[in-house]
Formats: sequence, C-alpha cells, structure tokens
Amino acid sequence: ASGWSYSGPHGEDEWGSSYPHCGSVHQQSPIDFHNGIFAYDPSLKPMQLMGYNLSETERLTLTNDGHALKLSLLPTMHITSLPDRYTAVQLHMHWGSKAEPNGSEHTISGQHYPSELHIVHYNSDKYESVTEAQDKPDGLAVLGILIEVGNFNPAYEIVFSHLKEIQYKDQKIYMPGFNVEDLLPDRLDQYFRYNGSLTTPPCYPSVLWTVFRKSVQISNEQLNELESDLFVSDKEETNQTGMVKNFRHVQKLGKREVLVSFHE
Ligand SMILES: NS(=O)(=O)c1cc(-c2ccccc2)cc(-c2ccccc2)c1
Ligand SMILES: [Zn+2]
Repeated sequence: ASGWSYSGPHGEDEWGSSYPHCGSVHQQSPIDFHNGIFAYDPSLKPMQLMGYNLSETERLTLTNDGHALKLSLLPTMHITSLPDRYTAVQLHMHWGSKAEPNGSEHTISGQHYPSELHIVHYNSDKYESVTEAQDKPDGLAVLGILIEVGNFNPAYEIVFSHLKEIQYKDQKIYMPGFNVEDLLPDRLDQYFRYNGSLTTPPCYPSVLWTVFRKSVQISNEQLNELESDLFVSDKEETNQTGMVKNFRHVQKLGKREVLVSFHE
C-alpha cells in the first residue's frame, strides 16, 4: 500500500515526513479561489479536448486504488488548446462523507462543493510517459470539475453504476467507453488557471491546473452512492473502513496569482 491516507497516523499533516514536496509551502494544491487574487487574462482560450467521445467498443479500466475511484483513459484523448499537447491518463474523484458532504479539493470563497472530478493529462510533446512527466514543472495538466447536488446526471451514472463491483481496494473492472466530455460543464471557456501540484503524495509541483468556473450537478442519491459504496480496505480485512473524505485541505497561495478567463 502506498503508506499514506487522508486520516489517522498517515494523514495529510504527516505526508511531508515521507514526501518532501507535501511539506512545502510553495506551489501546492488545492487552493481557495476568492476575489482579490484573480487576474483576468484575455489570452486564455476556451479549453479544447480531442478524442473524448469514446466509442462503446472501447474498454476502460475502473479501479478502487485504496484512495479513490480511478478510471483509466485512452492515449487518443488529449487537450489541444495548451502550448504543448497534453494526453489523458486517468480521471478520479474526491468527495466527503454522508455526515460531511463537502469533499471538493478546491474551494470558492472558502466554500467546499460536495465533490470534485479530476482529469489528469501529461505533456506528451516533451515527455515519453506520465512517469517521466509527473515531476517536471510543465509535466502535467489536470482539469478540475466542481460537483454540486441537483439533477440526476446520466453521464456520471455510467461510472457510478459500477461502484458496487469495485467496493474493495485493488478491485478493478472493465467498462465500455462513453463520451467523457459529458462529465464536464457546458462552459469550457470559463475557468481558473494556476500553477500547482498533485494533491496527493508525492505532491510534485508539476501541475497546470484548470478548474472550470461552472459546476456540474449529480443527484443526492448519486452523491450518497459515491460516499457509501467504496472501502479503502481490501476484501479480506475484517474491519472495513469506508472510503470517505478523500480530499486534501487548501494550501497557501503564496506569491502565486490565479488567472481567470472571464471578467464578470
Ligand atoms: N488529485 S491529483 O489530480 O493531483 C492526482 C494526480 C495523480 C496522478 C496520476 C497519474 C500521473 C500523475 C499523477 C494521482 C492522484 C491519485 C488519486 C487517488 C489515489 C492516488 C493518486 C491524484
Ligand atoms: Zn485529484
């Protein structure tokens, strides 16, 4: 097991002892977005995604990796609106618990959303693999989608309908492809942009973050599935520990500024 967790003796306040970057006050993620730190940048173009509309004949691996649910993505999927091409690797989610349904990583004016989706890409123009790219300053680009409670979301249900098949750590299933772009909000031109890090160990300061201004909705029942279906422990363990509150708290912005692609 990768020795870290979100609570207990190996929780986020202890990450720095095994993973030096996690203990740094520089360029860490997530952060709080609030007025006074934004700089409008008219050069920020709408995010453009290629190859996200996967055919049902494609096969994706959905895994419980003990920290989150993780869906493998295809190398035919990439971001084309950044200076370099960033190729998709995986998507995963962060969430809270039934008692505390506020598990987003980024916050807006100090407010958590119930959950957050991350789509991880690596700079395939400059690096041979995500492993090579993951600790380089221009190595990764992660799309952040804030999730709130509202209408039932059929696109998220395509993934959620499989959660009971990956209840325990290291369980994985294959699922058919679908239009991954349906997981995103409808305004890909409005987003927050800043230089940050992985929000999990080893917390490499290697991520160009794009967090969309508009959130997406899932139903309360869907959020409850996410908060209650998964366990961090494997099948054999006697005392099952639920996979809840798998989010890092916000980090200091320091001297960084947050660029925004919108101006009202
Ligand atoms: N939250 S994140 O976006 O910064 C993130 C990125 C990557 C990541 C993935 C591939 C290459 C490089 C970095 C992995 C995770 C992760 C989530 C759950 C459990 C363990 C790790 C999380
Ligand atoms: Zn994440």
